[in-house]
Amino acid sequence: MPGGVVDAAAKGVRLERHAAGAAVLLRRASGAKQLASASSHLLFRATVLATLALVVLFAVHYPSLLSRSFSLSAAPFYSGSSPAPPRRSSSGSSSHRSLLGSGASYGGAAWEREVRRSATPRRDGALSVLVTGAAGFVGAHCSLALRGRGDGVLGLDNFNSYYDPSLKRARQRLLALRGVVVLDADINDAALLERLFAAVPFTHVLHLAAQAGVRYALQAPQTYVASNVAGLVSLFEAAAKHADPQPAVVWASSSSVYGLNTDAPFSEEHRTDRPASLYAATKKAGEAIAHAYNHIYGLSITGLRFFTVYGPWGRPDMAYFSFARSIVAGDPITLFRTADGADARRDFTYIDDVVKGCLGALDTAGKSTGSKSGKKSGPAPLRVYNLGNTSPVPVARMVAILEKLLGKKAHKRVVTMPSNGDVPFTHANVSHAARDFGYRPATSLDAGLRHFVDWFVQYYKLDIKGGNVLAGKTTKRKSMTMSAAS
Ligand SMILES: O=C(O)[C@H]1O[C@H](OP(=O)(O)OP(=O)(O)OC[C@H]2O[C@@H](n3ccc(=O)[nH]c3=O)[C@H](O)[C@@H]2O)[C@H](O)[C@@H](O)[C@H]1O
Repeated sequence: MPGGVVDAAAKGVRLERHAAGAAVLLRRASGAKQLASASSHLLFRATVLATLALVVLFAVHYPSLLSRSFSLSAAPFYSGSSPAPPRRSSSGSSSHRSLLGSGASYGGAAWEREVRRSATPRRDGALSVLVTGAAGFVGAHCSLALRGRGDGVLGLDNFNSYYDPSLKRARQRLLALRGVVVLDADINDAALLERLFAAVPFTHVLHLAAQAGVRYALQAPQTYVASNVAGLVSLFEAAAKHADPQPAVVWASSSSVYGLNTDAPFSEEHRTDRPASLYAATKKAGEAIAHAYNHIYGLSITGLRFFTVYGPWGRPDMAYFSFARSIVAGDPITLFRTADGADARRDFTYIDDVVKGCLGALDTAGKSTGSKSGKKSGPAPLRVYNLGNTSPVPVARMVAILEKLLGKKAHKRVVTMPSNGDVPFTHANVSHAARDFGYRPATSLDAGLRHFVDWFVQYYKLDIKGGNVLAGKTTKRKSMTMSAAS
């Protein structure tokens, strides 16, 4: 073979060897690549599975961290009293909080233990009551009274800013001292309600969470629908479909449902189809909704028509409370007169009397007859009662009592009642409540306002010197007792 050819042949052989070697390398590389690809697939799948498993575990043990928040922490005290646009207080917005400020997460085992402990009755035959609006005025008093007699109580409140949330936090702290947990939660949170009814066999619900205030409905109509209509439905849904056994429900209606009714005293048999305010209309709607849930699901439901409830730890948006503040501050107050020049009159009802009425209604509620399956075994009680004082007092007289107790004159501005949903008078006939659970209001406006002013002076650290109230001076420690429970 010629050299060139040999060279060429030799080159060809070398090239073939290189090619073969390269092919082997390529095959090896491709095998390794396939191996790497297969193992990375496996790794990916394993990672996805492990992540899913972790998410499921997390959701089972800490559902609240994913969906809602609860807190028992306290907000600092502040003195603003005029209604603000309602919103959840900032302290309820964080999604990762401890149940008792002790590091235990809510949701999961620790959360359920606390919920059950609070809701468990302390004596045989006692009730287990879910109280909504428990950090509110009537809710806090009722919760303490129930706990005081050995009933189990679990509270809910959304701590909105309709009025000073620090007052609600102070009530919550007071309840915590007595062993009552108030969860930071909203009645429109259906998943939460479902979870609570799954965790605790409540015998009763005392449903007091609502958007209160007659005149504020002009400013924030939708909040009334959200709390007093949608919230009520949410509560009834949970009680009817997710509780086993179904609890009996006692809830707060209002004297305002009598609206333009002129027959007095107001009796449960009188017309309630002429509400004067949106607030009244939502409460009247609530009574109709209660009828439907009682009829379909066999829920035992009692509506209580409260008449201008007042007293210690009260609502700063109400006239007696805001007037007291204005008198102390030297600010003017506005008194509404009817078009014919008459004073507006209210059947002011003292908180201790209302608490007795609420407990009486709970004790006599009678059982629900439905079950989670949606079937009822027969008719269940459907009741409605007035809880008033039976003796209307002119608002000007209420102001005169406050002036005397505070030792200071009010700067009064008298105007004709604007068209704001107000009604000229209220007056309760309470014979049905007296007959069915011995309700007998026993507190005069003089005595009740004295208790209120005692608390007011202590709570806001006011100093009464020479008959005059001076703001900002501390003479006594802030009282942390409620007359209803102490
Ligand atoms: O029984 C109820 O179902 C309702 O009671 C309460 O409503 P009301 O009876 O309207 O109480 P409240 O505001 O204290 O006004 C009292 C009086 O002061 C007069 N009033 C009021 C304000 C003012 O600036 N001037 C004035 O003269 C006013 O004209 C009135 O005559 C609850 O707030 C409400 O949530 C609901 O529970």
